[in-house]
Amino acid sequence: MALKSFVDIHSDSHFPLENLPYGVFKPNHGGEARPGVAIGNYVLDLSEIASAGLFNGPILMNSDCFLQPSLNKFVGMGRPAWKEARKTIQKLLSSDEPTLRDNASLREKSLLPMDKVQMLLPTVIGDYTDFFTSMHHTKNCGTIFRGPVNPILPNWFHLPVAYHGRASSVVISGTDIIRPRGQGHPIGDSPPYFGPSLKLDFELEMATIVGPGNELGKSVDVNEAADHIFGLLLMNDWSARDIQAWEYVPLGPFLGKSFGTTLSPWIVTLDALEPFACEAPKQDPHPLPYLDEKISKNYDISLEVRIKPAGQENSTVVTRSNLKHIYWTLTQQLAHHTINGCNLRPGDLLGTGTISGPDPESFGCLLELTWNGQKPLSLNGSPRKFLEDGDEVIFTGCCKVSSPTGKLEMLKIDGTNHVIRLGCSALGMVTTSGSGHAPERLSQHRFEEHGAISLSLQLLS
Ligand SMILES: O=C(O)/C=C/C(=O)CC(=O)CC(=O)O
Ligand SMILES: [Ca+2]
Ligand SMILES: [Mg+2]
Repeated sequence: MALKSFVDIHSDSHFPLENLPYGVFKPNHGGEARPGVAIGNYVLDLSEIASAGLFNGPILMNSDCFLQPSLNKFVGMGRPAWKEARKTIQKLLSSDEPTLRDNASLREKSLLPMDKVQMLLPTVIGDYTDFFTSMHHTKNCGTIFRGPVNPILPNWFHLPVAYHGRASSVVISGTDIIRPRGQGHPIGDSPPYFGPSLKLDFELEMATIVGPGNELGKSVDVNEAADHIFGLLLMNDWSARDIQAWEYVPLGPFLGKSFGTTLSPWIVTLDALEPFACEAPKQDPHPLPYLDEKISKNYDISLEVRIKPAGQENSTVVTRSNLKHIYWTLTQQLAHHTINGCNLRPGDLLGTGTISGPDPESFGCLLELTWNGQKPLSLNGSPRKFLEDGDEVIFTGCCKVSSPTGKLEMLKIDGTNHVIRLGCSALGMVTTSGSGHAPERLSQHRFEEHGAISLSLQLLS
């Protein structure tokens, strides 16, 4: 039986009582940023619940972790605190518990309709790292950027490859993104292009929010790494492929990635995702002992990306993938990150890397889906290579299974039918800026090819 709440939750809701993802919000009517939990179409204000003394378990009773403008303090407290909070919140929201159900004034203060709040970044992100853990994405990028001979470099099967990202430009879904300018890869003998990126892309990713960190100099054991993972959210690592292809040798991604990374607002906890855990892919060669985990787990999370071009009413699905396709697990990523003694801190962000599946319909970015623009996609009849002005990019994640008939069904676990969706993320809209001026030093041939417009990218909620 699904758990039942006194809050009216539509059967299709992203946020049943089994999910309870955490975020940070500001009420539209005013007030400071505070932590909340999503339930149906409502946000439960945890600062109000804490102020009412309803977190009465031994760990949270006297804690001010929910009276903070971010979740850093709470996520840093670790799994016993997370479990206690989940138990308290699940009980408070259940249909047979009168404490909140029958307290009209507290209900009014603490249960706010989602459309009456503004979501903010859930944690202060000290550091952001992006991994490269889908073998399919790695192979496709290798082929496109470096050619078909040995597209996957030998180190990839021995360690989770990553680069250090830029935390300052990580933004919440709905934030404007400006199309980056930079140097693009030259064509033939011509000088490098300079101007607004002509190959703007999304990258379908999920990301870990780090819970308790580790001390500088002390690494995290891979078998204990799950206790350092608070939860997951959706992430769009916006990427400018023309800038990336020119600048990345030999130090890796830089300005082609650092102009913006979008996060979904709700962190779904590993506790909520546990029913959807699945076996991780077999690793060959066998990993070194520090990456060799007793239980090697992925999560079966269906992911979808849609693009809604400007002026069109409907969005078009451009890919369907699944988190289970990643080769290196979340726990291996975290353990590897700390093996040299590097300290992670509560609230840090670890992107999985682009989540491409094996089939062309499951590739996680336009670079792969259009094979670097050579095979345009059809968006409701119009051909599309990369992101254009007015495009809206929408990510969704959902835990569910496909039946043999191809119909999507909710996963049945222990007789329970429930579905956990991760909420939408990364709604992007590209608009033409008013100026229409060609930036100086723009390489003429490339510029003419694409029309003399200055471009900008915006995200809409
Ligand atoms: O193959 C390359 O040179 C780089 C590929 C990427 O785009 C790096 C990245 O962001 C990792 C990822 O998303 O998987
Ligand atoms: Ca990436
Ligand atoms: Mg990016």
